[in-house]
Amino acid sequence: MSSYAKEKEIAIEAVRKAALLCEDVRKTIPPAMEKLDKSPVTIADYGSQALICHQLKLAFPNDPIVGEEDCSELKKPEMKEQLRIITNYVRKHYTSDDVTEENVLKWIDYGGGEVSQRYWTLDPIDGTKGFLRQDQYAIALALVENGDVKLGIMGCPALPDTNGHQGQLFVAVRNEGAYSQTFENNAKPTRLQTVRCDDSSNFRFAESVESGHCDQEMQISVAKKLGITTAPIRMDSQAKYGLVASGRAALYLRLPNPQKPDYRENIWDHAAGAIIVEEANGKVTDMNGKKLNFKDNKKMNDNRGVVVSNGEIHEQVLKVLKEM
Ligand SMILES: Nc1ncnc2c1ncn2[C@@H]1O[C@H](COP(=O)(O)O)[C@@H](OP(=O)(O)O)[C@H]1O
Ligand SMILES: [Mg+2]
Ligand SMILES: [Mg+2]
Ligand SMILES: [Mg+2]
Repeated sequence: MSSYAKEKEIAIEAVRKAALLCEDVRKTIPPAMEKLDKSPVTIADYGSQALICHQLKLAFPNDPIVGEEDCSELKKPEMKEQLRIITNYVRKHYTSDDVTEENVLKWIDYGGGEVSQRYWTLDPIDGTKGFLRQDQYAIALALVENGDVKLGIMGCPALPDTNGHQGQLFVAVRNEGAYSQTFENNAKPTRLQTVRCDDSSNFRFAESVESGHCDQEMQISVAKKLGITTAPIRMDSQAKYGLVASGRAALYLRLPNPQKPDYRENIWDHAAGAIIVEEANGKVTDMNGKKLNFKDNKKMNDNRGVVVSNGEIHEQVLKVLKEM
């Protein structure tokens, strides 16, 4: 019996429902709205956050949820129509009889919790830019206790598995391994294991599609020094952690963009992915070898960049980075 059996069951169900909503919205190629920081958000980001937060609050009323989105923009009168559309999508994918515009706003704002001794962190759509391009995105949910991620769920509805079946749901519980399954009810989970260095066809590296989110030039030179000469797998969202966990890449590099020296990574962009890779025998640190900090703040203020590997090559990657 898993130590987080109830948490896992509720979280999987919540992410599964949110994935259906996101895929439904994606069919229509939704318009993007702009947040105050100019980054995009869609009706699916809001719908996914509302659905997941409400289900978590029903089951764990005392757990704070640290989510990416909030309702400040949505509450503006000019957003009335968007709110109506979001509410309709939530109603369609959620058999709760109190789906009203007012409640949807309230549920989204359940995600306004603070980092605490025990909390959930949620990225309702990670890779919104990928989602808008009809590329990869992830619904990422993690439970953190005392700064340690205990449970990670990552839904990647557009990601094909190694058998070519579209849609992968990744699940990891601390000390109990990482698994992937399809989105079907009662789907059979497959245990994940990172790639071995002698598996040359999968000894590749992954990075963001968005050049503004990282330092692609530097990443390619680091990979070269490690003997990886094939082109990077460019993919949006935490799905890249899924690639490393399932042995389809040996390395995911996210080095800071030199044009944005003040940018700090968000906990919801990494918590779920990190436990999934670690439980598949991989390793995750920042570019200086520091543990990712999930215990103090929404922003990982004392971390710079992220290095995700199969485990075996991790020290070597850090050494190359130090030398450069
Ligand atoms: N300058 C920057 N450096 C690193 N990450 C950034 C960034 N600007 C935005 N991001 C983050 O990059 C995430 C997407 O990751 P990726 O580049 O791997 O697809 C975004 O998540 P959201 O899409 O949830 O907003 C956002 O939080
Ligand atoms: Mg965003
Ligand atoms: Mg994100
Ligand atoms: Mg997001």
